[in-house]
Amino acid sequence: MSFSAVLLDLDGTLIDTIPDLANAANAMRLEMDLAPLSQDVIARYVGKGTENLVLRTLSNNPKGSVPAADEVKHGLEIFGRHYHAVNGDEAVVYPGVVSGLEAFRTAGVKMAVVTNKPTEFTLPLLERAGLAHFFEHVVCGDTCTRKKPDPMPLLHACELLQADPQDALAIGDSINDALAARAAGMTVLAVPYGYNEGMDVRTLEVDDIVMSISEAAQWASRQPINNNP
Ligand SMILES: O=C(O)COP(=O)(O)O
Ligand SMILES: [Mg+2]
Repeated sequence: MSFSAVLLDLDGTLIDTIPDLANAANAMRLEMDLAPLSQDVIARYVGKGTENLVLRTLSNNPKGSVPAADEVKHGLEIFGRHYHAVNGDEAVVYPGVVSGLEAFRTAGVKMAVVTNKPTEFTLPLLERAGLAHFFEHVVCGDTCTRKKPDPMPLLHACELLQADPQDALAIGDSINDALAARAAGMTVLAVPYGYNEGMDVRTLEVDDIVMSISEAAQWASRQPINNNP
């Protein structure tokens, strides 16, 4: 295979985390005297990390007011308590993920997760979902000083895997993955089944759209060696 490393996004790419995220976000809203929101609305707020999810969730209020910093901090504490309690309960590994990761492993490709989700939620979720053993490294939203769409977490993962970014393939579901990968000089694939902050994945500047991680492994095996697109 022409790639030496594959960097996979988590939420919306490996695992459907929306039911648990929505339950925790709505439990936070209830404690803060706000009405619950639908999973579809909450899915649009996922992608730029937990602080942003809380900020966006609290900004959806009858007055349309932007929550103050101390309100967001309070919301984060409440959200964190609830998300720890439900993280993984209703999470579902997407079809094609396990077979795709097995195909990459068989091809000898090193793998890392690069997610904007904080470490405290990411590691237990990967263990609970039975995916942790596939990855040599896990780079989370609080691992580097900047998150995706900044290239820093992807470049950090390459350093950890001792891979040249030009030989790395990033796979994600959102604009954050696409922009980060492009800025890092990587090949990037998008999956259409995740959460792209409410936008159509076809608007993303990526090398291709694949229907699953299994299809991504097939796509990668077709790329000519040392001549990545
Ligand atoms: O935590 C988020 O906002 C999204 O996480 P992701 O980078 O795994 O999609
Ligand atoms: Mg994602």
